Amino acid sequence: MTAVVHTRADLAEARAAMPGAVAVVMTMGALHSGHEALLRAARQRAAHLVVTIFVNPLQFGPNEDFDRYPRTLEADLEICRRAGADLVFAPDRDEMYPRSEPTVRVDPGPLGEDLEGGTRPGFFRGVLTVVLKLLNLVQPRYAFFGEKDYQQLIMVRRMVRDLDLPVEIVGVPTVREPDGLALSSRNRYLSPTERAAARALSAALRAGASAAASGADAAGTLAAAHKVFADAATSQTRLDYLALTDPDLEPGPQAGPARLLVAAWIGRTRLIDNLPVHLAKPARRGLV
Ligand SMILES: Nc1ncnc2c1ncn2[C@@H]1O[C@H](COP(=O)(O)OP(=O)(O)OP(=O)(O)O)[C@@H](O)[C@H]1O
Ligand SMILES: CC(C)(CO)[C@@H](O)C(=O)[O-]
Ligand code: BAL
Repeated sequence: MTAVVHTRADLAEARAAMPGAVAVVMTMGALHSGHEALLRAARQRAAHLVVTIFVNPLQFGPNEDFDRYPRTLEADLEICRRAGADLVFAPDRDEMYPRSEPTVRVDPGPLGEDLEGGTRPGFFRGVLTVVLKLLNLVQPRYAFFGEKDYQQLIMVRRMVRDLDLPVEIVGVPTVREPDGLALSSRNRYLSPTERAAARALSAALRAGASAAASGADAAGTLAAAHKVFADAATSQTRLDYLALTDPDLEPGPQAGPARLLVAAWIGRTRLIDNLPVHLAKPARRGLV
């Protein structure tokens, strides 16, 4: 049975009744099969599964989509039940931020200002602050995050490492539509023509990955991705960034698979995606 609570007091009471290891999946709701994959992976790892649903105002900029972000609690609860969640914590804004907004927030460091943080100032400060609060409230042994939001996964791992938090962060591969589009709650903003145009993101990533697999260096890999993105572009498409980094998003060259990351606007909707790429020679971010 899936219990649903909205207050931290009820969460604490339900959490205290969980004797075994707890896994948490944090979400902003509008759940889809990508979230469900996280729920199922978490369900397998731990005795108890807690899901949080909260559209966190702290991570939205003033001109972003906080007000229109989809809120579909009843359908979300059905997915949580189907995936075997023990508990859903769905607080409102005042429950999470009873003293208005917190004045003390987590500083994400320099990477918090790059890539996603470059376009969305304050985004990672807001994400890490709410993630830390939710970790403290739920006290899980494991927390599951999707690779779709790759930089977020890396930033959360760094916070856990740098602040010595007693939790293991588990990454889950991206779930995609048959044509390659990464599932995302924001996909539901797309009109049919925008939905078709959105294929450009994953197509560009695949082109980059296959160029690398055929021996292209970092510059050739990026060029292949840019070309496919440009070929697929419509008047509704605008590239924000295509970047090649090492797996930990460090700027210097490093061995091992690199990550190709993309962000683009499709009409008013901003989407992101990424893939690992196997370069014969190590990646160097400066080549973007
Ligand atoms: N397609 C996906 N595959 C795997 N994990 C995903 C996918 N989409 C989202 N997630 C993960 O689910 C968790 C909650 O994400 P969130 O609620 O923001 O959904 P979202 O689809 O990423 O929403 P948005 O469209 O706002 O970016 C995050 O860890 C995120 O990485
Ligand atoms: C981690 C998170 C739930 C924090 O609000 C959010 O950024 C998300 O859904 O990925
Ligand atoms: N999916 C990560 C949260 C956000 O984009 O606001």
